[in-house]
Amino acid sequence: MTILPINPTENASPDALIGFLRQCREAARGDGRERLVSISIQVGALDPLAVLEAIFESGELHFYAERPNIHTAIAGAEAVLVHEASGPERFESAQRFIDDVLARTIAVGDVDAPFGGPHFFSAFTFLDQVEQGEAFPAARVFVPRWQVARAGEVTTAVANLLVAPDSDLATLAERVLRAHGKFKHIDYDAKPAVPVTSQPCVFQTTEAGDFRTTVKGGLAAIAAGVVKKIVLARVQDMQTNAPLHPLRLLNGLRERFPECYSFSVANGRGQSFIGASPERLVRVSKGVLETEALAGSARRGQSASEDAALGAELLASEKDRREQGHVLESIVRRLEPLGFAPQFPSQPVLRKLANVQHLHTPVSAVMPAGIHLLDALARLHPTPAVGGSPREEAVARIRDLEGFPRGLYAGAIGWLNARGGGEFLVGIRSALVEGRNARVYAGAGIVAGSDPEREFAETELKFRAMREALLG
Ligand SMILES: C=C(O[C@H]1C=CC=C(C(=O)O)[C@@H]1O)C(=O)O
Repeated sequence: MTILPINPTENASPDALIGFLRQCREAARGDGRERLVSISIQVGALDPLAVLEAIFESGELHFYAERPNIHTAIAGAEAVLVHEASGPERFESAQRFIDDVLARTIAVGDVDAPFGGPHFFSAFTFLDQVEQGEAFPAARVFVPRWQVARAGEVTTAVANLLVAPDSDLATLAERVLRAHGKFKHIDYDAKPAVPVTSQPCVFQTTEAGDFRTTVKGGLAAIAAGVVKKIVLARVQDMQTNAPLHPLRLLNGLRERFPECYSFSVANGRGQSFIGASPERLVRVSKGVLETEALAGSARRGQSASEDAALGAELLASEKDRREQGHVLESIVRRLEPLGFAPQFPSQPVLRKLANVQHLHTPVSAVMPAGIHLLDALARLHPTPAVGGSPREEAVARIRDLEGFPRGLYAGAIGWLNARGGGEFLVGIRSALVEGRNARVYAGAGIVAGSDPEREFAETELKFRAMREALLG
């Protein structure tokens, strides 16, 4: 990436902008390849979700991820560049795309500010192949036309555009100035693309099959010695009496689950995959990778003492410790061959959410030279928190046992920046929303000794988050 020392705020006149764009066009003419021009500026405090909602277009790709409790949120929409891939090489393919784009990127402005510079918004489905008619491809990475992010008190807006050898500079400049104006005066009263009259209510829920039978199928594979652990999920199709607005649902989720990642990934065809996930897949910042082993669940208590008793029971549960141990062991085993030396505490701790509590072990490691975040992701995904152990045997059985395609449920959803940093969450506690329909997902890890009835109850607890968001 080429960083030019131009201050876009001081050079915001149409003439200065055209002069800068001419420089970019000369570079494009030099080798005949278009340039990605990325302009970053710090702006006054904005709520990225409010911005995305105000500008929401159901016909455009968008990406949103937020950690409310650490005041971090990033929104981007309208693709200027998109890459799609499938198969076992999909992560490598995504990395090649990113390297190629960065090699022909010209960035100006507050590139070093939090969330400055171009970002690559990415979503990888659970499996590396998808079925006909699924909402999302096995891998999609896009660079948005605009991006707004908040990190604490700092809000950064980024405009991205393509400059080709034959681009018309006046048209491009006008587009940049229009985008700039848009972020200076957000019209929060803009009509939502989906009219929402009142709070929609769910009037029909359907579910195929019986989850207890699915769990018994998993237990049979365990008894046969094929797998030690398998994570099995169920879906409920909910229909409401009025159109759902994915970002309004998300607003409810972020309020109720401030310690989770609230996220929305839209496919530009009116379908959005949204959720509030407690699980980080990987984060890379300043040369350090962070991941976690999250598995084993119990409900929250009605009182402090009941809650503490349930937590203590979970910490002491041999079955849940084994379930979570598979995840930790797999993370370490998969990272070590890349040269990572993972560090983690010897005992898990409790991670308490509004509806459930989990066993949790944070893992961190220094990034080895020459290793990218996506190399680590390719090794880690899917962890036994959502797949199973051994991975290949478990993953090969999930589709048949569950009876539906997972799509982005339990997939890897996140962003990467030009500095090699980025963050991915696991797409659980989630739903695929379209019009008046929401397909809601919830799963549970099955090991020897799992009880189908208890696993059913656990998925009911996990469903509750999305159900409550739908009901308001
Ligand atoms: C697969 C899911 O959760 C995983 C993450 C945490 C705890 C889990 C469990 O206790 O089974 C699951 O492994 C889900 O919520 O759909």
